[in-house]
Amino acid sequence: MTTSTNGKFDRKPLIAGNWKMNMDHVQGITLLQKLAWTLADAEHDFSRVEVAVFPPFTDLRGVQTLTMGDDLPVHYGAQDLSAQDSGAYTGEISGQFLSRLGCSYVLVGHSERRALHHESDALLATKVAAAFRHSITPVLCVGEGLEIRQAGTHVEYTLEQLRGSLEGITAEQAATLVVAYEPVWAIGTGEVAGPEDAQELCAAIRTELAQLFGDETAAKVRILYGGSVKAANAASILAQRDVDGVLVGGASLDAAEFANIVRFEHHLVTD
Ligand SMILES: O=C(CO)COP(=O)(O)O
Repeated sequence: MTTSTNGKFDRKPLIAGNWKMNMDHVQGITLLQKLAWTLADAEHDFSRVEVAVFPPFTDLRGVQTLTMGDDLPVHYGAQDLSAQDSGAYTGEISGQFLSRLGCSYVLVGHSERRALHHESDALLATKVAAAFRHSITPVLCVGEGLEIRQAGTHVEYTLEQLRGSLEGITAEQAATLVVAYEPVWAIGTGEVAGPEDAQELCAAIRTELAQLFGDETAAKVRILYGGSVKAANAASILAQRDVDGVLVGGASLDAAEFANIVRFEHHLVTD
């Protein structure tokens, strides 16, 4: 069996773990330590496949201390940020604070934020801008729910989210962006989009980015797939040409399982 990338990647794969509202700051440190040990034991080459975790806000200081103290080659980010930089916004977290905590990334517009906190594309565009203001790479999440998928309008729906959430950003900024395609019906359900579904949407996203920002820029953007990714299905999804990584929820809470996803190349089937 031949994979569509032949094990070759145009962009550095990014394997990202979204811990959601799991792991307090003590548990978070233990998980990250275990992950780092497991990957070190396996002699994982971080320059080939990048690893990032997205712990809750309250874990970030501990994660920073651990990664700096032990010189861990793992990147980390927050699960959300405020569109504002400072001021009377009780409960909000500024990109400036995240930057000071060493966050390389921030999730923007995760479907759970869109659904539970009614985050609109217009609001998300201001959050994307806030991330760039503080030199943090936004991981913009897009994806359709089950009804849209069943109606067959998932491509148009997802691209509309993409356009709306990227309103106002420059091509230079876009070149550093990460986009995560996460179909809502596949999140936490055990349903996983087939590799061809993931490829269809990731390719459509890249084509749209090319229209918005030019081919050269679009070729640089990393596009991840998310939704019930596990070690058993990661390799076939990552073998798709336009899939440059995965955003993992549940399976990222288990260090051994997540490490196996990071080491997906060892499960790639090549001829
Ligand atoms: O929402 C997700 C990652 O952001 C996916 O979650 P699961 O991997 O648990 O389906």
